[in-house]
Amino acid sequence: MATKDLKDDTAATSAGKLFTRAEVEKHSETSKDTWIIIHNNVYNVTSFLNEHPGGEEVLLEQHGQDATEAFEDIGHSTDARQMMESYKIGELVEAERMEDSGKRIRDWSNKNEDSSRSYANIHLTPNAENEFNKVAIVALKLSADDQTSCVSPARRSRVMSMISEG
Ligand code: HEM
Repeated sequence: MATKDLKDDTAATSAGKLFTRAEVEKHSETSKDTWIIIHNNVYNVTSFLNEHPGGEEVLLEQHGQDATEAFEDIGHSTDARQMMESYKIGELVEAERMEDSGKRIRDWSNKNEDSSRSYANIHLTPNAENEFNKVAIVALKLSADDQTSCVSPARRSRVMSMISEG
């Protein structure tokens, strides 16, 4: 029975099993579970698909793959990172881990505010960052009525509320 298989699977791996990338991919091909790799950890997000604020499509697209880059490109919050823990079923075998894993985790608290920052491994000088912010704000304004925008209405209104109209 499918439900029983899913439960058995999760139980067998919750202790922190080691997987190869090929095993994660194969499992995704042969079962209905959605397993994804993020920062060398393996997650079974099957039960999270309906609840994901970013929608199930983006997770299904990463089915069996390494979604580290996509995950970081979105700029997930600390809450999202804590939430992930409950879906973790194991880790990649040591030989297949990515060396730079974790380096791109950003500190959203701004505790260690620096004069320059990195986004997606691109280093921005303070001047470049100012220009970048202006472009981002214009893009947000232009996308306000665009249904195909990749910026969610919630995030857009959060950002817009921080900008005074000029
Ligand atoms: C276990 C893995 C994941 C968890 C727990 C998770 C959780 C969340 C949460 C809580 C949010 C709301 C915004 C925030 O708090 O950051 C979110 C938004 C989002 N997530 Fe994920 N996520 C996961 C994986 C992914 C992956 C792999 C992708 C891309 C392939 C993705 C794409 C998105 C998108 C597009 C949004 C909407 C961003 C926005 O509205 O600005 N997520 N996710």
